[in-house]
Amino acid sequence: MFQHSMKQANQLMRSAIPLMVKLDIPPTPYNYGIWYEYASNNNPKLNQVVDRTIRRFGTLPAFVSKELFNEFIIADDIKPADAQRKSLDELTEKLNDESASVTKELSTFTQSLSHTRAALKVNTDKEKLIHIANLLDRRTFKANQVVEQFGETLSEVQNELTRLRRELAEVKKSTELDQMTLLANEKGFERTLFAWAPFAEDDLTLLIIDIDNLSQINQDYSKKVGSSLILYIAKTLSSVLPDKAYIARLKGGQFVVLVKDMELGEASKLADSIRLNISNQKIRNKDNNTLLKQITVSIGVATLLGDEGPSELVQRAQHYLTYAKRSGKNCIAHHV
Ligand SMILES: Nc1nc2c(ncn2[C@@H]2O[C@H](COP(=O)(O)OP(=O)(O)OP(=O)(O)O)[C@@H](O)[C@H]2O)c(=O)[nH]1
Repeated sequence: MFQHSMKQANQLMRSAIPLMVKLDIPPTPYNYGIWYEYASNNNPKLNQVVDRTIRRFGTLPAFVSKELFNEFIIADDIKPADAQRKSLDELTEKLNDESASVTKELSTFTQSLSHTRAALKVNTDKEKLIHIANLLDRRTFKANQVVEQFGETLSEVQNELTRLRRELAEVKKSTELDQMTLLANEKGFERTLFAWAPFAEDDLTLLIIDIDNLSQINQDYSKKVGSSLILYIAKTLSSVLPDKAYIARLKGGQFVVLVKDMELGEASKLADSIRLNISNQKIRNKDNNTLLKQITVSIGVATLLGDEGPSELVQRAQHYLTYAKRSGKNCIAHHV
């Protein structure tokens, strides 16, 4: 949204304002934002909702325009961050001031038009007519100036929003990052899972991979060694998994892997190859170069079933992981 040059922004404002006047839409910043977007025809979904609402109510009620603004104009990612919320408030205030002056000027212009119409009915004197025409010309010029100024403000706002969006993407990236392994964290995983699941059929695979006996490893060698091991497994996973796989660390020595377009047969082969790869490695303690005892992982494997939701998929994979642990560890488990 809001990706136009200043000239386009002006043109869009000129298309949006008559629509608003025709439908008696109050000149609030929310409405200017929505109608600008509506006139740009960039977002068919927004236009559909607006059309449907107008068919039903004959106008766009304030509560609907606020909802639409939140939904379509600022989008989810802008809502939570405090610093960005402040910038957005400032932008809204700026739009508010400008929209008040546009409204004032347009209402003066409308009044002039009706006065002119009345005067034209009674005056036939040439001098008077010239005077009326000049007056009208001046008013039109003034109204044009304000609309143009408002278009420029919208153009500034669009740049500011683009900057905010970029900043938020950065904030989001850092809040979805596991600082230790630099893989995604649980939050990133959840967002990805909820984004991928609606488009998946029975071929979205989830692996939950858990280092066996990490608390014992911590005790036997030190927590520092345990943490280096977590890092080492993270690197191993990144190198052995296909490019399309999404990896995250949930907590401690537990990782999740999401893979699109992978059915259970292939997923269980992948899980077993990971398990085997790790159990076959000779891992050394960097501090004294001695070999650690065999390091193994257990893996729960699940692929999305029928109309199952993302949370159920995670629960099932956790369930298979528990089953693998109870079956003696260093193994994988999945449904048959
Ligand atoms: N070194 C290290 N240990 C961690 C970290 N985060 C969590 N842990 C420890 O990892 C251990 C995980 O223990 P459990 O979940 O009981 O599992 P486990 O000992 O691996 O046993 P199983 O999962 O049954 O094989 C706990 O002792 C945590 O304190 C970390 O960042 N570094």
